[in-house]
Amino acid sequence: MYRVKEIFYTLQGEGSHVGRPSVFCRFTSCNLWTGREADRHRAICRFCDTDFVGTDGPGGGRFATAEDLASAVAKTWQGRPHPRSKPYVVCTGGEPLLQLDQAAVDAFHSKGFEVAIETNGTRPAPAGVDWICVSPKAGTNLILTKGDDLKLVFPQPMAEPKRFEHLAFTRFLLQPMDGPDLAVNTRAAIEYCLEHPQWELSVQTHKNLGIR
Ligand SMILES: C[S@@+](CC[C@H](N)C(=O)[O-])C[C@H]1O[C@@H](n2cnc3c(N)ncnc32)[C@H](O)[C@@H]1O
Ligand SMILES: Nc1nc2[nH]cc(C(=O)O)c2c(=O)[nH]1
Ligand code: SF4
Ligand SMILES: [Mg+2]
Repeated sequence: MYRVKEIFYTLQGEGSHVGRPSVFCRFTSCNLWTGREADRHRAICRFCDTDFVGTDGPGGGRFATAEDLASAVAKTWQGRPHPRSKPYVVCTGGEPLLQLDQAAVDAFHSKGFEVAIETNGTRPAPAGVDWICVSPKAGTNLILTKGDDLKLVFPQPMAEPKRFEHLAFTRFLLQPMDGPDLAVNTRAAIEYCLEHPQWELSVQTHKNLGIR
């Protein structure tokens, strides 16, 4: 059984695939926060910008099998077939690696999808995921230490960029922490990238574009 908050079609807003048409499959639940506002102050991850509680969002629900889940994702894709671009699903949450398993990855592949994940990196990934974006959180034990994008929300005291820059990722991105201090955080992230060019800026473009 897979529990999913919402499934929707939009453009990838962040990271190296920014602008890419994508189905987002947002799994319910996270191991670093209950998702309840009342618990935010005592959560391990306190800056989350996402509602991942329940299965009541657009396209959300409980899917009994991997085939059912992949069918719902395939039905949500709206792109026309083209020989040079595959349909693309971004598994996120909540924490997708609490639920995404080999059967789900295989089912997405069998529907012709490339499979990406956005993860906090505290759980192992099933084999065959095509694109791994890890976003480490202060105070957690990072076990996914290789992948494609290492996308660090910045600033996080106790999770400074230096701690991650030796890991086996293709790109190292700083994403300004959204919230009341977004403007200051953006300025600080720009300054950091300018001084440490291993790091590049990731802007959450969907928030400015007014898309999901
Ligand atoms: C909601 S999380 C879900 C996936 C996974 N749990 C994770 O943390 O990577 C999706 C992305 O949004 C980022 N994010 C969450 N809250 C944010 C905030 N306030 N400002 C900037 N990025 C944020 C996360 O770091 C992650 O890269
Ligand atoms: N457009 C858009 N791009 C995204 N990239 C990562 C997201 C996420 O919440 O994981 C996200 C999201 O919620 N919307
Ligand atoms: S780990 Fe990801 S989903 Fe969980 S609370 Fe943090 S940002 Fe939100
Ligand atoms: Mg988001």
